[in-house]
Amino acid sequence: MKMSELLQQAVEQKLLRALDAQFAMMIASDEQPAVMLAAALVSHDAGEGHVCIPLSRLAPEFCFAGRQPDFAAQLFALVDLKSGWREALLASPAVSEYDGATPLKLIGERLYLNRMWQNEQSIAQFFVQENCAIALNEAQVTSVLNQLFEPMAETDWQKVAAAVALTRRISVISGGPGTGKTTTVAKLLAALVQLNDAKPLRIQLAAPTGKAAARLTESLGSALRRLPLDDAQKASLPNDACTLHRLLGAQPNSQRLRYHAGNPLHLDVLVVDEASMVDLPMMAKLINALPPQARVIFLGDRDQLASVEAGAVLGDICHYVTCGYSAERATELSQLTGYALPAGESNQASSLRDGLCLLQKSYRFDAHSGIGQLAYAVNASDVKRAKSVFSEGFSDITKQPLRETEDYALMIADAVEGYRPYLELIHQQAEPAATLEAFGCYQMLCALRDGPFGVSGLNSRIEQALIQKRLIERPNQATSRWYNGRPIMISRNDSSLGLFNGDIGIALDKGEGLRVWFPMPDGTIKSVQPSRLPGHDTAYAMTVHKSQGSEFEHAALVLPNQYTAVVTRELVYTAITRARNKLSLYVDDRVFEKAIVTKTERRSGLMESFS
Ligand SMILES: Nc1ncnc2c1ncn2[C@@H]1O[C@H](COP(=O)(O)OP(=O)(O)OP(=O)(O)O)[C@@H](O)[C@H]1O
Repeated sequence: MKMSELLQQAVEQKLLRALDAQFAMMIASDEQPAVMLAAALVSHDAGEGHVCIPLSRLAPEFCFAGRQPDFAAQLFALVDLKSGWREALLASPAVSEYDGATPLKLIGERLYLNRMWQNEQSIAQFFVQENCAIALNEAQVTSVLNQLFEPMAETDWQKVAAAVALTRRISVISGGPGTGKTTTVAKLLAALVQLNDAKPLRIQLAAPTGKAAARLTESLGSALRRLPLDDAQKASLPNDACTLHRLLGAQPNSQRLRYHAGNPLHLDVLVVDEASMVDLPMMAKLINALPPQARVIFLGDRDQLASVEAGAVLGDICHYVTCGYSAERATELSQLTGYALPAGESNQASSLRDGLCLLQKSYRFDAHSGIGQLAYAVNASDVKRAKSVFSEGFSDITKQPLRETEDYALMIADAVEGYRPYLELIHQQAEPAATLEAFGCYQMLCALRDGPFGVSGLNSRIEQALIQKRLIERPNQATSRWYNGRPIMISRNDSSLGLFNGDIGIALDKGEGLRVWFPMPDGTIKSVQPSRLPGHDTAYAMTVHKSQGSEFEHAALVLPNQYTAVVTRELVYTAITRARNKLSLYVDDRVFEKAIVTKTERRSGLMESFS
């Protein structure tokens, strides 16, 4: 059998996407089975979030994550490698090393799709070569920082982070929930405004999703209001954040962006929140659209799940955050903040390291918070500690088993109670704003899309239970999924409507028939006819991936009762940290424990490019 026929079979068995096989057949003929197979696998891996594939993983045991080993062996049996992968690949006109505009790039021992390599290169260059120091009057900076930050006995890392960002063109502040990222950026912006009194700065705020942008608008707004600034200074601070798509000028029905290298953004300072959600292609587009002198401050939590699309840019950058500052930088920051900062021993990637800061003290979760303790234990992959957190009687976390059918029924009954206050508001015909706020109080999160433990199964079971309890009405027509109160989540961007992947809306009849109401990042609410909506799903249950950038008073996490590879430490940590005041876990202990010792792997060459 030929390679092209086997790849078609792989598509039929859902081991590859049709796109992967088509790409491979475009790149190589059946006379070059090695190149064809490598092209299919690098494309497949890009779809799984990996930026490249190391040549060492071009082997049957790594193929299709170990599913179908016999089929993988059959594929590799067709590949006759006389002198190894490198030679076989470079013999093809479709593959080149550093120079050459070929569809595939072989860089060292890593094989890339060309556009992934280009993106990775521009990101590495941006963070390393363009990350220049910004010279400011040291006495002025010290005085402004001292005015904004109270003196502390131990090192105030928020003050250090502000000093880092004031004196570098590009900075990254990473920290878990409640560690003061927003508070720090508010003070940093206040400092920038005070230090640039002569010329008003053009400051913009952005986040990857509408929900995250709305949260940034609210939290930064309230942090800024608490700061001692005069009216003129306040006027130069931004009032709201937008999505990255909107910032870059995404156009309806087009891949083209209004802002790019030829038409850069009009701004002096950009703050990007929830940077862990920014994937490699989006980061490359953002960098491309920045004017040469603009400052950029990225905020995020390096321990959260990586972006849905390829790459783990924040994670790769923050790999260097624990290496410490270069000696020169440590001295500079010590002088600016008044705290003794020892230099790190590493010589690697110092221009990148000198723009990073990690905030570790949480002001939201204290020692009495089970959520905080559990998040800490999971992040440290500490199974023993995680187990003991459940036995210490914290009132904000519960864990229930998911073994029997009754366990599942109890979990659905809990979800009904979780959504009851919101559905009661619908019966009372409350305003859309209040209804949307009430919906944000409880959220069921899961790891999978399909099956009884995934979005589709949970949504339909919860809807059935809500109909039984008469909390919602069955849709009028058998073909319709719409009813008063149906919560939905957008799954495809539509810039003409201003709706983006992850936005949540609620169907309400306010006298004009059912319309779906959405909160906008600027605090307004807009409604859209259901028939005009882009792709969407019911939102009683959503994946943890989609919940990134959102927080809920009460979050409930459901893991499948059998372990699958997507259930990782980062997924569990992200889910736990979505909960503000209460967390319910519905998990099988073995699955939970395996998850927290399994780290998400994202293959890329970014970390190496920094060094
Ligand atoms: N240095 C501090 N001293 C006392 N309270 C603080 C300090 N820094 C932050 N806080 C408080 O802790 C809470 C969380 O702070 P903030 O919103 O800045 O954190 P964050 O890291 O941005 O959180 P999130 O991850 O939710 O976006 C806020 O109520 C804030 O007022």
